[in-house]
Amino acid sequence: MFTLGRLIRSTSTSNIIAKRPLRLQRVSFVRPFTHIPYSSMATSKINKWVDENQSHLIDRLAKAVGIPSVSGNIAYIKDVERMAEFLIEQLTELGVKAETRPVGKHQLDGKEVDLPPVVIGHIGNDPNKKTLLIYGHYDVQPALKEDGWKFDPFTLTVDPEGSGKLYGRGSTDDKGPVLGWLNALEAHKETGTELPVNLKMIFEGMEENGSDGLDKFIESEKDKFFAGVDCMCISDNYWLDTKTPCLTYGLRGINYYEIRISGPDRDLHSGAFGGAIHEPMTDLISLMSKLVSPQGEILIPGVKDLIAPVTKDEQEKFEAIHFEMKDIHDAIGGDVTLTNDTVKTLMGRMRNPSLSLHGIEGAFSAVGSKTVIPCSVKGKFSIRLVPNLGIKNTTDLVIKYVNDEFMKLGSKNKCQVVLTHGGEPWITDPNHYSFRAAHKATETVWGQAPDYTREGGSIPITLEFANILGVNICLLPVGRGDDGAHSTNEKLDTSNYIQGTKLFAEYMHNLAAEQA
Ligand SMILES: NCC(=O)N[C@@H](Cc1c[nH]cn1)C(=O)O
Ligand SMILES: [Zn+2]
Ligand SMILES: [Zn+2]
Repeated sequence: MFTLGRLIRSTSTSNIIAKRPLRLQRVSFVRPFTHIPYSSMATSKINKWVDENQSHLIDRLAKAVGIPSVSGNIAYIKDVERMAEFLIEQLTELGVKAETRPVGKHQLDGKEVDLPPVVIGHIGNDPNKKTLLIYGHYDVQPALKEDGWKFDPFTLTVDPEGSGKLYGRGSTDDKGPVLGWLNALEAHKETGTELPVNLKMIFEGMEENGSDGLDKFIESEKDKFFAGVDCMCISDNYWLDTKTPCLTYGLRGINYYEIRISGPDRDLHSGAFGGAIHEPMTDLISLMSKLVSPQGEILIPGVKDLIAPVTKDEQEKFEAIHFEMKDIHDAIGGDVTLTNDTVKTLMGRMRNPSLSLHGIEGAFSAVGSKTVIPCSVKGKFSIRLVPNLGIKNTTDLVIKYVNDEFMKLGSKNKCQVVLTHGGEPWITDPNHYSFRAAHKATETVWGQAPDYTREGGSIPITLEFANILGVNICLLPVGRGDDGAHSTNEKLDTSNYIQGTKLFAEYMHNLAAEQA
């Protein structure tokens, strides 16, 4: 474990980091489970049902994608609530005891509003069975047709060219995988197959914005709702390529920052005032250009020195991954990789930190030639964190560097650096019975052994689950590396959605059969 804790979102404009105290990982309580033999009869009935009911399952995904549950934007607040209600309805129909729970309030557009509720549910309470906890999120990233989508992002669209791609925001991140679990439950119900495990589930509506409130909820429910959980499975990441399934045992963390520069108290005419004042955008662009080089090198002194050295074992694990440069070129739609070395590329994505510039709030960005001097701007960037590069030590370096560089500009504007949210990196032990169950399920469903990967993206709450509940977490992705999560034209292939549903069913049956 490389954890110290997780940032609690800073809503103030100070640079103070609120951090959870260090907690040692609890050792799971070992229970003598009745050995439940694996039944391929059960899963073949389930697989048949899944194959025969594909259009019904796709229709479920279409309903979910049709709800634009964009978190962190006041305009979509009702849709996020509607999505939680949709899940409750679906789960209840499947025999799950499901409810929404509040997780607190937050500031949105200057207003205090409820955070999206968590959806929790459980089915089965047999002391002779293992208890599996699954997590997913029902919120999505923003999407507008004019960003470059081929189809309306909130209408699930089957590729008219017949590729089987299901386009829509949330199709792969994370509505498809979440519904995969519901599909697997329905397949059990409809085929009269007993669930091989007790299942607990938690779906949140704030993952794309820092999972506010969820850590407190987990802490407060650890001996109530989460009592008795043996292991956990999360499906919220992707294969590396388009053909090799994988199991994931690590995630990069993330620190998200804003550099806020303010000057005059109103926007100004650049003809009238240009040449007479310190312009906030000029300061900001200067600062943002000093964060990362075009070769991807993080320019903040001290950051590189913190990265844990690569071990021989790690190097070998990266060399064993099936990956060609073509995979990433296809996934990004171009040949703009920093290197053509596969291992360096994989390490760049998964085990090294990266700094990305995301955007500037307050800057003029519409069509036309507005000659404005914006009075205040916020530059947004994030750093993906890796072992030894934590929320706090990274933020100390960032704040010092940006403030020092700002001083060098000799500007009379005001500058503030704010960490808006952060999550620590996470790595787990893939030599666990849950990974064994997922490995076998992958071989059965996909006909090949999975690669073992670390994910470049972040699911910051993973570390909280691991620390608070003291359970192993297996990341079991459904979608492919070219799904375009967070991008335009996000999609999930029909085969991944359907096989993913079978994978979850198979995994649960294998889990029941594995010796703990
Ligand atoms: N599928 C996981 C995912 O997309 N996670 C986000 C989490 C995040 C953090 N801040 C904003 N989003 C990611 O970007 O990795
Ligand atoms: Zn996600
Ligand atoms: Zn996401």
